[in-house]
Amino acid sequence: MARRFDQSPPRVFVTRRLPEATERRMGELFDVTLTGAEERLERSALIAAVADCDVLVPTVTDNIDAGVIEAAGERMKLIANYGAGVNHIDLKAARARNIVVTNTPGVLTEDTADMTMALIVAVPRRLAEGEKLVRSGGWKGWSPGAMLGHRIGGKALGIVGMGRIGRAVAARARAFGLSIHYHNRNRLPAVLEAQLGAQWHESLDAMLAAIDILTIHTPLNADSENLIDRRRIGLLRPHVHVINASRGGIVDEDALVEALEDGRLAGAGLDVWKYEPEINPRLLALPNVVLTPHMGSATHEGREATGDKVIANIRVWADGHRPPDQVLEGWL
Ligand SMILES: NC(=O)C1=CN([C@@H]2O[C@H](COP(=O)(O)OP(=O)(O)OC[C@H]3O[C@@H](n4cnc5c(N)ncnc54)[C@H](O)[C@@H]3O)[C@@H](O)[C@H]2O)C=CC1
Ligand SMILES: O=CC(=O)O
Repeated sequence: MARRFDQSPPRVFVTRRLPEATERRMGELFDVTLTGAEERLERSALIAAVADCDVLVPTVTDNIDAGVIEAAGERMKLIANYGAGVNHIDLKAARARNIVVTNTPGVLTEDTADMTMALIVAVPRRLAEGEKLVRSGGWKGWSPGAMLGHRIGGKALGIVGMGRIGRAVAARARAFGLSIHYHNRNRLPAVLEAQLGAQWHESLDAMLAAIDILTIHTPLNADSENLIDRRRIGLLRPHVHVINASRGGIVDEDALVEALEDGRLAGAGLDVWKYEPEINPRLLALPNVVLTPHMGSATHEGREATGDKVIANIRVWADGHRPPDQVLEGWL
């Protein structure tokens, strides 16, 4: 394939501050505009940017909808997302304009699985409540009946979405003594199921009715939007804890809050939100939830590795080849 940029490097627009090493390397390789922004760009700034660059590097909080894609200039042919999830990008609109989309899978799998496992332990063991009690000065000392939570060893974990992160969570949860149940669009090969000790449930509903802890790891797509809806929340037993470190839109947040308030669910650990960074105030009032600010993949190491992936995708594409992490509609 012919190199796309023989005479001059591609013009790359980056919407947010990225790790120093990533920005430095981008400066060496590309004709790059670094906004250094710590907050989401205004839509008008995004539209101005796509009119005059070859490559857009958004993050998972930028809304790259059909309108933004329509505003793209003729030269813009790659959206190299800094992050794994691409639900904020209109893939159909991108394809219609022959714009390639890439993401950064794999490099944030272990970090996100660690954070998920932390929530799986923190919620039933009331970690946040205990921490608050100590800080408030209200702790009166150890007592046999104080701060009792629920053991996680021996319980059944249900994983919805058994891809990279789901499998990394399964491996961790197994070491904590949980039995692993999963529902995924496709069943895993038998050898992988055996390695993870994971039991497949073709029926999501049947799995929901049989587990003690639910954790969600599908991407947000047309099939998974509101997948854990009011009816399915109703299938969960009252002692169940719900963990979501994938995307807020997969769970009916109102129905979840109501179930938590009414005691129809035991607790929740949430890293992602339907209207980030806005948080439903009713959730803030609940003691039985652990709330984190979309920090599943937030490690120094992971952020740099994500930057390396973005750069690799841009370079391979600029060389005229198919980038390694090209996102194909319908795959996610
Ligand atoms: N909280 C955080 O900071 C982070 C969140 N994420 C989220 O985690 C998601 C998953 O990431 P990976 O595991 O790397 O993706 P992946 O593509 O490796 O795995 C996703 C799995 O979900 C399955 N799936 C898709 N739609 C489904 C549906 N409707 N029903 C059942 N299964 C379905 C797929 O078949 C696949 O096995 C990302 O798309 C992103 O939204 C990713 C990184 C960090
Ligand atoms: O939520 C983070 C991502 O990379 O996706």
